[in-house]
Amino acid sequence: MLLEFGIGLGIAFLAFLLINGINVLPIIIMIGFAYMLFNILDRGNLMKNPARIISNTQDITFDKIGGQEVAKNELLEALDFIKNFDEAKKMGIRPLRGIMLVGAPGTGKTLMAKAATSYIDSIFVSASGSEFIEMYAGVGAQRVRQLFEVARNMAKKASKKHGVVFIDEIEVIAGTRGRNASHLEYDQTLNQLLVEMDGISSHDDINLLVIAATNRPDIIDPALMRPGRFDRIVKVDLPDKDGRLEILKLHTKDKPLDIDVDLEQIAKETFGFSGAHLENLCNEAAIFAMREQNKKISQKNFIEAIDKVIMGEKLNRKPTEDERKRIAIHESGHALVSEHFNPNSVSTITITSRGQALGYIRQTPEDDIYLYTKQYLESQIAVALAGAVAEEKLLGDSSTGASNDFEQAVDLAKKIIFSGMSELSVVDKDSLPSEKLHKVISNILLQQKSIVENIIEEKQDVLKLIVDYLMENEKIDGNNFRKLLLKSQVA
Ligand SMILES: Nc1ncnc2c1ncn2[C@@H]1O[C@H](COP(=O)(O)OP(=O)(O)OP(=O)(O)O)[C@@H](O)[C@H]1O
Ligand SMILES: [Zn+2]
Repeated sequence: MLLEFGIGLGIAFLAFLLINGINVLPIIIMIGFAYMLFNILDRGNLMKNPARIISNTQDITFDKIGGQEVAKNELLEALDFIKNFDEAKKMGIRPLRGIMLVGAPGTGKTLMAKAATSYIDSIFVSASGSEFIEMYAGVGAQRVRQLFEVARNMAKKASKKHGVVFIDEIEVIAGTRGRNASHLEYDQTLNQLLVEMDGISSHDDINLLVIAATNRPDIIDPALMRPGRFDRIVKVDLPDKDGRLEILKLHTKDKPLDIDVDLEQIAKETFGFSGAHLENLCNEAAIFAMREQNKKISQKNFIEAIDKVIMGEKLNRKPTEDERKRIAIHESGHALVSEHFNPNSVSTITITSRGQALGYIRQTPEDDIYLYTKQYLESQIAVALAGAVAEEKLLGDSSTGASNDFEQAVDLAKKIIFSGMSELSVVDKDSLPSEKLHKVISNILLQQKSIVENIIEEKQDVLKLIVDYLMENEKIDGNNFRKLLLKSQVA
């Protein structure tokens, strides 16, 4: 409208100049140039529609989501409310417009939004928060408007009563902190989102539901959480052991598994994995099996795949023989001390370099641990320090390979201090002077170091045995490791 008016006015102005005998060519060229520039810079962005329309969400149902019982139930409860919206309306209850899914990356938030879509028999459009951010003012807001328009039109076309608008990474447009100079743009985008949400019930024929996902609930603008906006918050956690087992079962359902495959054991060894990690793990295990030209995936393939998912791809650069020896000593040190404090805790030692780590040991957690005792934390400090201590003992010095361990030990010491379990008793994190803090950290570390030195001194012989085995075989599993320990005790 405004554009037509402007063009009309421009033409009239040019005609006026022409009538008065003024050369209009340079002006026309300039206008043409400006128009082209505008086109290149802005129009493209303005017209780009952020909505990704996905039609095959019917395939994704809640039984395709492993674990997450609590989140699923909460979500279902909210969705039932939407399904029975007509009854709710009669009671004068306002419609549920927004659900916020909160949880770590890869925990299945997108999956849940899609399952919700099929549950309420709806269409699904999605966009990510970062797609709304542009340099030009108003573009983000424009895109929000488009997204809702697309959803409404699609639902109408498909003759559906409901439409789901999924916005991933909502914190990008709805975060309160971390906004930079162009925060005005973010605010306009957020405002538009609020306007659209507030206006949902005025389009009575189609009932839109906004599902947003974030892993940073701490920075979400409280305005979004007001009643009538995102008034349901569903937490999606990392899966626990049973959840991991369910997810593994789902992702191996169509894969040929060897009889030795023990998914329960794999679930146990994948503490901290998200659903996305587990999906990746099953895929990698199948790739390992194929490389070996096996028809079925074996337990060994899964164990290899765990290491790969944890550590990333194998490093290209091969360490020298001396480096390998040092790594073997370092990792054996960790393993010996881990086994000393927590028998059966070592599940693999390897000196094959992957990703960032040169070698590593993997400890099997007894169960998922949520509360730590002081004793446990101290033993973990000892395990962290043991790599460097073993190097010092057998090679006379330690290397830069231990710097991560050191950081980890310091973090653990801080955990002890700030949970009131150190010599300082209960402390206030903010008022503790840093010299004091460092003094106590170093006391804790030195104490553990001397304990570790004694253990390594005492177990030198078996340490060397393990190092030799690793130099020969590159890795050793927990059971063979323990056999070596026993053998040396008998001898
Ligand atoms: N609970 C689960 N059950 C089965 N598969 C899962 C589960 N969680 C994640 N996955 C797998 O991980 C993939 C990625 O999950 P999804 O995209 O839903 O995670 P997200 O939480 O949305 O992640 P992000 O925050 O990174 O966007 C899924 O396609 C699926 O294969
Ligand atoms: Zn180490």
